[in-house]
Formats: sequence, structure tokens, C-alpha cells
Amino acid sequence: MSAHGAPQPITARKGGPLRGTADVPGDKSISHRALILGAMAVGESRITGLLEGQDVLDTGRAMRALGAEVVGHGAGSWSVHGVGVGGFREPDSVIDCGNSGTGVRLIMGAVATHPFATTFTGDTSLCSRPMGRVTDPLALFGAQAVGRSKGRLPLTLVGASDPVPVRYATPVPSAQVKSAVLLAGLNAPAETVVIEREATRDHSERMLAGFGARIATEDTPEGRVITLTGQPELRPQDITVPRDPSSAAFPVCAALIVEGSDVLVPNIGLNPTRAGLFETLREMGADLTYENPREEGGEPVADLRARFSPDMKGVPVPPGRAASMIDEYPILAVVAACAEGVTDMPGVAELRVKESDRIDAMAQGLCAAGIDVDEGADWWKVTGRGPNGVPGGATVAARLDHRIAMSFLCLGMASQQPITVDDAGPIATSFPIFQPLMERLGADFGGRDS
Ligand SMILES: O=C(O)C1=C[C@@H](OP(=O)(O)O)[C@@H](O)[C@H](O)C1
Ligand SMILES: C=C(OP(=O)(O)O)C(=O)O
Repeated sequence: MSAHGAPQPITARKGGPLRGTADVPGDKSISHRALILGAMAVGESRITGLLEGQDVLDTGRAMRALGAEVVGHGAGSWSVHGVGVGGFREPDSVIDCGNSGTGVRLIMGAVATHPFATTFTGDTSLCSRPMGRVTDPLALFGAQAVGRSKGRLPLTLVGASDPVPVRYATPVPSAQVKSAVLLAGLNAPAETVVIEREATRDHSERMLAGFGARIATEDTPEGRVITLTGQPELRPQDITVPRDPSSAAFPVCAALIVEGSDVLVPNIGLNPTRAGLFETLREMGADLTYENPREEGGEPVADLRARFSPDMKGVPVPPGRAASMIDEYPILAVVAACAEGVTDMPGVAELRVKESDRIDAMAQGLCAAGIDVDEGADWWKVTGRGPNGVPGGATVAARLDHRIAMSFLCLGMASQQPITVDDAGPIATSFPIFQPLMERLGADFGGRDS
């Protein structure tokens, strides 16, 4: 069942090559942060290129419930009239973050140092995900959370009325945890410090600096140490959201595995904390180039060009790279299935607590499509069958997970027999135009029986 209605099965089958330009939507991580920081600034921020996917729309609704004015002007252009740090008001009703881990965890951080109660919920996927990783550090500020067993949603967070600053070493590599602590630190006095052993995406740090917060990052033997001075006045910003590398991954990888393809994906954010997939694909022998590299809105961007790459080989993916490509492992596994040899992906326990257990979801679907997968608690290996070697002919479960749905649809474009995804509804959370965009490039979602 889709998060937002009846299940929408889609079948992808091998058609002609994929060709043309893929204008993917705005970055999901940056879009959430633009709305939240806009809501915490004094005055009006303007955002262009905002991702209008359900996850981000749910965050926009939550910012309204907390007192900010959030207005869409069409085509990704939005304005947010913020209430200032410490200015949120108690919401009248439950905040429903839908399918979005980023939304709920960042908003929990933002309200944790406000003296009122907020109740959070989400869909069945979000209600099964761990929240203790965020409520534990928020408790150090003085916030109290009561949720279901194992701290799961629905959950009520009573914010600290007299917050204290916090120094916190994150036990898991998670930008959501880091960002929740930093957002809570905004309304605490003095300095809040987050230490992360492995660097994770740094959009919060960059955007906080852009809004005028005093924030410093230092690489030390302990790890990356981020120090934020609390209670700043955030200045409203004009933000241009770069396009999402995690969405670009789908047309890029589909082009690499579909014979004769040549696809340009312009204006993609290539922040090094996000670009691990592209590095890995190049190591596999992908014909993937960065054209016109430049900087926009404080983030590095380039145009990506991907062409069919029949000689790709499996590679070991360094575990230290995992955080920079954590959402891209499902589509990497699809490329690995179409390469020769083994792609070994260690150090990825986090994949088991995303919208679904992504190792299990991919292993079951790949196996049904004729691909061998070995897995352990924090690793998996895909044994490829080479270009045109994937049998396909399977129906796979999306498990309320947009990335699982899109990954298997891409595999269906290259496999010998079609692949059906039982519910493509969740794709709307991050990439609402996925289907028409891929069809314009030449994908066949005709849905006929094989
Ligand atoms: O901070 C963010 O915007 C995100 C962080 C990642 O989650 P974790 O922080 O849980 O690794 C990622 O999987 C998610 O899609 C977006
Ligand atoms: C893990 C993801 O998102 P979130 O954690 O925000 O639900 C994702 O988009 O792949």
C-alpha cells in the first residue's frame, strides 16, 4: 500500500536507449533545511528550486504549525517568513512527517529547546524507524521524549524550558542526528559541540553559516568537531537549491546500464559529503564525466554526463565512503548486477534503518531477478552478470521505500525480462517527476504483460 493511497504497480521493460537531458528536482536535504532555517530566521527568506516532494511539503506544513509563514509561489519558488530563534509556538495538533526521517528528526531538534510539547507521527515506515538516536542527545539539553517501545513514533517531545548547551559525540554516522543537535543548540546558551567520527553531509553547517550563525568545523584526531554558538539572530536568505545528486543517481545509473544510452544531468550538487556514488561508478569503469564544474549558493555543482558502459567491473567500496553515498547503495547494487564480478559493500549497517531495511529489500528483489547477493549485519555483496546478463522477470516489493522502487525500475530497463514494482507511490516523496522524466529519456513503463 502506498503512503498516500492505493498501491500503484509499475512495470519497467527494456526499450531503446536513454537519451537526452534529465532535469532532476532540487536537493531533498537542502530543501528541508531551507524551510527549517527560514522558519527560524527573522524576516522573509526566498527559496528557488525547492524540492516539492511529499517529504519536504510535510516539513513545510510543520513549519506553519510552529508559527512560520510558508508560501509556495509555483515551480519550486517559495517564501518563508520566520519567527526567529526561540520564536516557535506550540502546535495545535500532531505533526505528521509522513515518510521522512530527515523531516521528523530535524524538526525534533528545532523544537527541543522550546518550552512546549510537540507530538510527532508518520507513516508505517517512519513509525518503525529508531528515534532514540535523536531523543537521547536532545535529553541532554533538557528535553523529554515519550514514545512507543524502543522510542518509536508516535512520540511526544517536551522541549527544555531552561536549555543547557551540549557536547555530543554521535555514536552513529548520521547527518540527521548531527543536525538535530545543532538545531537544538540554536536556542541554547553558549556553545553546543557535535563530534562526528566519520564526516556526514554538511548542509546544515553550510546553511547555518549562510544564515549568520557562528559555527566552526575542525578536523581533529577525535573526528570532525562542529561548534555552534547559541541564540544567534538568523538573517533571512535567498537560497537556490541545487539539484539532488541522490535523484540524479537514477538517470545516471540507468544510462550506464541501458545499451546505447547518453544522458546529461545538469546542475547537480557535488558536495564531497554526497558524491561517493559517482566516485565508485568511475572506479567500476563507468563512462561518467563532470562538465562545467562551478559553485552555486555555497555548494559545488557540475553537469553529469553518463553513457552506456558495457565494461564495468565490480569493486570493493571503501567503508569510509559509506556516509557520502548512503542513499545510493540500492541503485549501486543495480549497476553492480549489470557489471562483471563482485561489488563488496562493507560498513553499511545504517542501510537497515532507512525507509526499509534496504539490504534485505534489495537482496530479495535482486535474487528474484536472478542475481546472487550475500549479506551480513553490516555488509553485502552483489555478484554481477555483466551487461545484458540480468534475467529479470520478477515482481518486487517497494516496502514504502522510494529508493527501492526507483532502483528496481532502473533494473527493469536493462534486464532481459521486465521488472514490476508493486507500489511506485513512495517515489513521490523525493522524486515526484521520476516517471515522466525517465519516459522522456526513452524508458518504457508500458506495463504490458511479458
Ligand atoms: O540529513 C539528511 O538530510 C539525510 C541524512 C541521511 O540520513 P542519516 O543521517 O540517518 O544517515 C540520509 O539517509 C537522508 O536521506 C538525508
Ligand atoms: C533515507 C532517506 O530519507 P529519510 O531518512 O529522510 O526518510 C532517503 O531519502 O533515502
